[in-house]
Amino acid sequence: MIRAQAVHKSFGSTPALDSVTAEIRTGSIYGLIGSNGAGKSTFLRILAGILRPDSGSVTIDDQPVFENPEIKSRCFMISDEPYFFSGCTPRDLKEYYKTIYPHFDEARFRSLMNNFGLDERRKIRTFSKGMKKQVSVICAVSSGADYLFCDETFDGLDPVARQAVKSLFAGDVAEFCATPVIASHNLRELEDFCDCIGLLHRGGILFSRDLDDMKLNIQKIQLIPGDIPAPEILRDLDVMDTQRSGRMLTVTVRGNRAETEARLRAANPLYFELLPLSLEEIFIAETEVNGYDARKLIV
Ligand SMILES: Nc1ncnc2c1ncn2[C@@H]1O[C@H](COP(=O)(O)OP(=O)(O)OP(=O)(O)O)[C@@H](O)[C@H]1O
Repeated sequence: MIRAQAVHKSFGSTPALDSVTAEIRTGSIYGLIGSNGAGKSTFLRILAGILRPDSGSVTIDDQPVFENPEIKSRCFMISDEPYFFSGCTPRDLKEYYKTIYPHFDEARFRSLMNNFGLDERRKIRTFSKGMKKQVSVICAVSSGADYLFCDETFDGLDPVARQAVKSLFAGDVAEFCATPVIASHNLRELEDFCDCIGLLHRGGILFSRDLDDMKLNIQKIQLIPGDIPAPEILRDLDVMDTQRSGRMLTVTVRGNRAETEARLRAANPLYFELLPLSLEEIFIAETEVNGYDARKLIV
């Protein structure tokens, strides 16, 4: 379990994180969403023990992360702009990581390099941006680290490589109980494979939820009232948003599907239907309740 408690971080007079508290379950895929400058990279670097927070604490499995080599050998950070030693090849990189990660899996490294069509002996500076990202991901999943901190890892990958990397992460979660934490400004990128999503806005976590809970506990209803007027039908529902088009109301409510449906049925409207919500619509509804416009916070 990763626990961040009231984490603050500023760079000189620039605030980056303001009292961020979050819990990330071991064995889950956690998506960290936020617009440019929201503090995602700073938060990941603090979680990985690369940066020290000004105040607050970060623990992994109840141990502090910063300057703790044992915990850090269980963490791997894939930076948004990976740095490679000058003139080094993937093979050199592998030798370097073997000195840091005691469980580095050389056979896996070799087989993944082969699967991705990358030459171990070629200088990394001659690789494209996407190929460099692939090398970083291969090192991360071969390192044997339990916690993978991934900063905009899908940026620059083509759709096939993107899917291959997602499968690698999902496989490691299932097989080794690994915990990838993936920062992205693109919600749609994370929607199909994260278990939990945290929304970071201006240095603070706005909310952090299990995706299944989010999807199960918000309903979108289309409704044409009958004899009972709409305000009366909706009175006992936890309404988050209402839009009207002619007689048709589109209403977003918090609550589980069965109870919502039972209440609507009891009111005997002319027509009603419960519609699936996209994660984007859920985010918009959730953040509006908090007084924000998610359309400006997410892509
Ligand atoms: N080394 C640094 N020196 C000064 N300010 C910094 C530094 N690193 C980050 N910041 C500032 O901290 C804030 C958060 O930056 P951060 O890189 O964590 O955001 P981000 O959410 O990762 O953004 P992006 O999506 O654009 O990568 C920004 O205001 C940024 O200017």
